[in-house]
Amino acid sequence: MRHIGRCLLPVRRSFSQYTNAARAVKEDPRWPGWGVVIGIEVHAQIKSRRKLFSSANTSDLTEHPNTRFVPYDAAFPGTLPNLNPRCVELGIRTALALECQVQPRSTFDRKHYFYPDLPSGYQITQHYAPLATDGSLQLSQGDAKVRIKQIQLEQDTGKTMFDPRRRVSSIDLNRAGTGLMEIVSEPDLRSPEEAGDYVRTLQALLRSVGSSDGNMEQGSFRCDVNVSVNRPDAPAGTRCEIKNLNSVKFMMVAITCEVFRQIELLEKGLSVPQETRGFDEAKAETFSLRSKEDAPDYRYMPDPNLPPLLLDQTYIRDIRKSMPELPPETRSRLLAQGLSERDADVLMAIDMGREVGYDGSLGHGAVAYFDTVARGRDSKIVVNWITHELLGQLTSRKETFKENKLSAEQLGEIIDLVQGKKITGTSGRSLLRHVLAHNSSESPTKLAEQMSLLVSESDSTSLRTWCKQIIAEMPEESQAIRNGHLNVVNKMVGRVMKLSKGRADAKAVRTTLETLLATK
Ligand SMILES: Nc1ncnc2c1ncn2[C@@H]1O[C@H](COP(=O)(O)OP(=O)(O)OP(=O)(O)O)[C@@H](O)[C@H]1O
Ligand SMILES: [Mg+2]
Ligand SMILES: [Mg+2]
Repeated sequence: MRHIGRCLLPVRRSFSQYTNAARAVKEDPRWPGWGVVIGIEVHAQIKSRRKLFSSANTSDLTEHPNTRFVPYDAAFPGTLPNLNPRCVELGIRTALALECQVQPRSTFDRKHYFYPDLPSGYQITQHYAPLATDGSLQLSQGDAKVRIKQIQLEQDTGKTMFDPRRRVSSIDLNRAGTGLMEIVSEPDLRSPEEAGDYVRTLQALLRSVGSSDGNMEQGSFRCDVNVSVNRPDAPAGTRCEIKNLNSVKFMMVAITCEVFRQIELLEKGLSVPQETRGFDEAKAETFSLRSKEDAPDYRYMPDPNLPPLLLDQTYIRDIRKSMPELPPETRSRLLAQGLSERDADVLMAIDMGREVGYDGSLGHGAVAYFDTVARGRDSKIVVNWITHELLGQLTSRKETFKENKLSAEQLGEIIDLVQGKKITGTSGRSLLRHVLAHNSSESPTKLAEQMSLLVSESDSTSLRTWCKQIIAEMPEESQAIRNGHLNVVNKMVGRVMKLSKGRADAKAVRTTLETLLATK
């Protein structure tokens, strides 16, 4: 990567190129006779240790205000921007994951506006020549593909907080200058549900390549939603942009409310003015923030302190080589390994919450855990142990997968013991519970020995003895079974299992009981 010289003349793609929607408008029973067109601008915070142009560390919401900034972030005169290559790399990883063309040359521009949390009076963005263009994202549900218009790098602003009691506004510069990726979709979405799917799929993708936390509630992933309505076959309507949505659910509600509002105006013979709107969650309605006429003139200009960003092909190729498996690839691989769609989705949903280190190394997500245990073992058996036994136990302990104390090696050993008939399934589950409860790093084989769970030769003789004892203790149930009421068998199996302290194998108990009762 080189970063040289002064900016050359800016080039911008024409707006009309993306107002012509590629996908046909769908008929929807909620608004018969109308079609909905949606395009989303996402601002995703880049998960880098340092800010985009300064040496200050990025911060999360736990830090005290104004503890994460250097003079540049406060726009002290004489300070200069210094592009953080890690932000560029993470931007490129995102662009490659979204099948974009990474531009060999992109530029940085100043977008001017006055707001107290923007000390320099301008935000540096890539208005004229963005980092990447012309990508696409396949939605998770259905087969729609959404075109990505562009990805640009830009700075985040600081935060303004108003204390109504003291009537004082205060500024926190911790966030000022943090790297953002603005990911702009073409207007290809056709319903609130598709918009929700787009955002969730994008979040999962960014997390999987380690470029952003994608957390909407905490503000590291912010969506501006552009909505318009039109009659089928008519050109796209005028869009309104809804800002500051902090959850996927509210975003979908906001779109639905906005669609009804626009239809109502048009059905009254009025027009929809182009506006920026907010969303009131309590009232479930959008409200005007500013009209197009009031839109600020940003007076865009190339930043004279930042030369164009020139990327050579070998650099991009090296990043491409280091890309991890992306969610759609992971899903297909899991299905090919024989997992059901449900199991694959369960593993991947937990995986979305995985920790990604600042160095890009992946934490131990559920898929990586499954992969380790499944090496050399039957995938379906392994996934059953994870989704039923392990997740079930974690849920009842009110723990998340992140807090799981059973190592992949330990689970593998438990499965081998059960599959090799060295212990029963019930004993395997007891071992799993034991490790979780005691945070034990002991090998399950040793634990099985200590807990006398290993099935011995004498256990098969004991099995008949245990069954005989229970038959003697439960004469009514035994008679019912002899009379063909097999639904009573479970109750007796339970009693035998209790008597054996879990060492007996439930299936074997059932067969033995049935044999003993049938032969009497
Ligand atoms: N008719 C339409 N209906 C719905 N969405 C549209 C329509 N036309 C364009 N859009 C969407 O509006 C968004 C425009 O975003 P873009 O960043 O290019 O411009 P902007 O919103 O004017 O600028 P800013 O970044 O300052 O908000 C895109 O996501 C695009 O898909
Ligand atoms: Mg935009
Ligand atoms: Mg916008």
